[in-house]
Amino acid sequence: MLLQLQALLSTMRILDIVDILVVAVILYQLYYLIRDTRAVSLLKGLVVLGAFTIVSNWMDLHVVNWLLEKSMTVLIVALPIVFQPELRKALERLGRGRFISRSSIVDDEERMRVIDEVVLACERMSEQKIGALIAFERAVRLAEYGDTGIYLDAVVSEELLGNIFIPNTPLHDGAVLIRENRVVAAGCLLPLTQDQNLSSALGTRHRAGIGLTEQGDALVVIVSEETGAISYAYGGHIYRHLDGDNLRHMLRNYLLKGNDSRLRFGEFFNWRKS
Ligand SMILES: Nc1ncnc2c1ncn2[C@@H]1O[C@H](COP(=O)(O)OP(=O)(O)OP(=O)(O)O)[C@@H](O)[C@H]1O
Repeated sequence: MLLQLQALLSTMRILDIVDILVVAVILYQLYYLIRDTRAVSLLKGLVVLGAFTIVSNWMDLHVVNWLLEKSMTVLIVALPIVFQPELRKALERLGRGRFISRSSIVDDEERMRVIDEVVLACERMSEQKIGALIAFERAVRLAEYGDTGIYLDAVVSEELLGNIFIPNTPLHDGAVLIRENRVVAAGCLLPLTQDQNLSSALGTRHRAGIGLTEQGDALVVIVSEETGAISYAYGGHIYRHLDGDNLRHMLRNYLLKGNDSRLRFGEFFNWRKS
């Protein structure tokens, strides 16, 4: 075995390594593309079947092996039919040259529109003292928090956000989750921060917003029901008393593809950090 490996390595050319790397990148990108879709469960099933096939082959279990091989063939043929929508989406992205970089999938133009809608909604809710909690997913996936709410998959609009947070309506409690320019879910339960040094003026809505940002790179916008104050949380810190322009500027800084994700704090020295 070791000798075979040595022989294999000695015949390897640079181009073979490049070949392997390219395949690895393609497989990783494919996984990235489908990882939050139902295709993932099927992929896992295929991997398990593949492992069983190898083991049964190795153990010379002919009938089991025959059965597994046949079911693999059927599954592989069924794949493009069952997952036609996902494949179409992937091919469209490929056609637009947006396959390689995940961040580039998110279109800045659409994101600017999303930011404007969120800002308008926050300004309106702030005026009317309607509490809101809006989490923007970035590189770290927030699927587990999305699962605690109600799935929506809707276009982001001022009207939709305003409607979601109207008190005493079914979705108003909890957070809205925005992923790649879509409202993925509402009524999501976020983890509360355990930070004891926070101002006692900050209740559970603000603590939930801060708590989420302690665990990853999400950005959370909070509107206080009590005071109407607009805040945002990032990296476990909360920055309070923003007006619409501050909020827009900050969201663009963090969320637009072309920008460095770190906030240029100098521009926001007038905000209070709690
Ligand atoms: N873990 C959580 N995840 C998501 N949302 C939560 C969570 N805990 C509380 N909330 C939201 O916060 C609301 C309660 O807000 P609370 O008044 O306690 O907080 P607050 O920070 O003082 O906010 P406000 O200034 O708006 O009153 C709940 O009705 C719910 O919508």
